[in-house]
Amino acid sequence: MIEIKNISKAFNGRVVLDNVSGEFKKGETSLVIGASGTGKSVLLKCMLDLVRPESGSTLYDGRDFYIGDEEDKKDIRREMGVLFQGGALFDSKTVHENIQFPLDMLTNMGAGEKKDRVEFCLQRVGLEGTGGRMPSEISGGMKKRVGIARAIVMNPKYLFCDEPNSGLDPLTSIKIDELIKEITDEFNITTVVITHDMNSVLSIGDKIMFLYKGKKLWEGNSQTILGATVPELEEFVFCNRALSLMRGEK
Ligand SMILES: Nc1ncnc2c1ncn2[C@@H]1O[C@H](COP(=O)(O)OP(=O)(O)OP(=O)(O)O)[C@@H](O)[C@H]1O
Repeated sequence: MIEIKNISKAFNGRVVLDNVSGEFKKGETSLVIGASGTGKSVLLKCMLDLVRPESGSTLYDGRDFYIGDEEDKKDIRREMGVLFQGGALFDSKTVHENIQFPLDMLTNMGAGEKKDRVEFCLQRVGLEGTGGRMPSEISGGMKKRVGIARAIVMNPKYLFCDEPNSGLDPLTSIKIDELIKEITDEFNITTVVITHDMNSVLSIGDKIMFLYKGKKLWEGNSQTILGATVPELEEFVFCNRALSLMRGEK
């Protein structure tokens, strides 16, 4: 489980996260949603300690990520997988090398063991046989799958996905959502997804946290969100649903 407690962050005196708390449970796909500029990415960066909040804490199964020695923090980092927005693949490396990269950096595994692990992950994301290709030779959806394979190659306890559907068509988005959910269930991972994709919100949110101007205004799940009576959330849902319909999505 990941717990965030009273996280506040300001840039140049402007508050972008205001006392945000919540829990993300093991085996669940939790979503952080909200309009552009509302603090979702900053919250994710605080959880990864890429940005340090002015106050508050992030606990990984009870372990405070901001205090404690470097070795403890490294242990927690090794248990994290991150799917970055846009995939963030190395263009000069093959698909196989991209997925293997964390194993090269963070483990003492032998070549054969690494190869097996990469093959397993490739197969798990439905990309068997593509390890020799370059990122420029695969589609956007395949790049996301490679990003997911790389995020799970270390067998993480915690998986973070920043806008996993950005740049994808609706059908591919649904498939990527399904893959993230399946992997979360199968490997019992604590998964946090940053999104404003309404299809994701309505289909994969075991738990949903709605941020508005840096504050958490609502929390619930895919079943309860349409009945929520928070005006800011209703507006967010309405606008994003309307956008989906205009784009011809279901
Ligand atoms: N390093 C920074 N310095 C100053 N301001 C920042 C910095 N990082 C983020 N911000 C500001 O914090 C606010 C929240 O940004 P954030 O990227 O978290 O929004 P978001 O909800 O993820 O939006 P989007 O959906 O567009 O990615 C924005 O106003 C942004 O300009």
